[in-house]
Amino acid sequence: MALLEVKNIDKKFGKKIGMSHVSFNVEAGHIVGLIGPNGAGKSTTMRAITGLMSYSAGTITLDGQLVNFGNHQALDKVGNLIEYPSIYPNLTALEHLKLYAMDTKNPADFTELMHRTQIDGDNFGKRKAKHFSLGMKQRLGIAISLIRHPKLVILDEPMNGLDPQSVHDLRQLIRDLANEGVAFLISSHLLDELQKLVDDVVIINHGKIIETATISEFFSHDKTRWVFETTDNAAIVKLAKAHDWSVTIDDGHVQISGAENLQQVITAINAIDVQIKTVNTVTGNLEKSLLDMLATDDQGE
Ligand SMILES: Nc1ncnc2c1ncn2[C@@H]1O[C@H](COP(=O)(O)OP(=O)(O)OP(=O)(O)O)[C@@H](O)[C@H]1O
Repeated sequence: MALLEVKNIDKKFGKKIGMSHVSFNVEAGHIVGLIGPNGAGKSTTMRAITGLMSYSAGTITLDGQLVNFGNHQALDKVGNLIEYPSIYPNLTALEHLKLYAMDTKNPADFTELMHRTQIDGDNFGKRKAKHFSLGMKQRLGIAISLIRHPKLVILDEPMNGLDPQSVHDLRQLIRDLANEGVAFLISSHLLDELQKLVDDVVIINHGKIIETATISEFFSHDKTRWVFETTDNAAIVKLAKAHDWSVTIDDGHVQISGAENLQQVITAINAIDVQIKTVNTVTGNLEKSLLDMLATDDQGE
């Protein structure tokens, strides 16, 4: 049994579909990226999992316990940072932790938590939250999400507002916690960052899951592509089709995949007497793979 099991969830906002038959699992200790374009249903999915929103069909279980709008018992095991946590302008970082720990019998050690999330420096101390930068608030939010020793942490855009060093530190913290067995469900528009972090991906589009895979499975679909600039792109497209290779033209560049290797493509191009101006090999890029996948899904709509 997976730590989190989301099965066939439906959610409508009036006639609008928020989630349609959404199913996926999160295993203990795994870092899962929930990825999709604006309005795809990421926040809706995260809200349903944290019991913040009702759903009309399906089941969500965490550690075997049912989670829904009226049943929050399982949520003792979930920490979350969905959009912005409630941060009180006149409280310090430590006062926030004390406040959020009030209804927990066994909260995390404040000193250790503040150290791990780097909210124990001079910038924090006696300073009130109204003087915090966005990045400082984000780090405090993450500390708050960890206060109950969660088994699952749900982070919606956790890298927002963080500088590169802080993004690096956050990545390290998430990895360390995952190694200790904590699972993460993370959405982010920073796909390069997500690619460096996640074990698994769940891709959502128009409220439907279009792919669930480990990151290496995901990239096994992502065939190596060769991007050419040539003197006659139309001729290259014809050539690629004749060889049954995949071909697209984007911004004056022809992109080919499905051939055995680059040499095979170059030999074929030379044979039709078209000049190659530039060639680049592209592989293993989450953003590009995602865009291709969404384009295919949207065509099928
Ligand atoms: N409370 C609501 N009332 C009506 N429609 C809603 C509500 N919440 C979300 N929606 C709609 O449900 C769909 C999914 O929205 P959601 O916020 O989950 O997307 P998202 O993937 O998180 O997008 P973003 O990346 O922009 O945050 C959108 O079409 C959105 O307009």
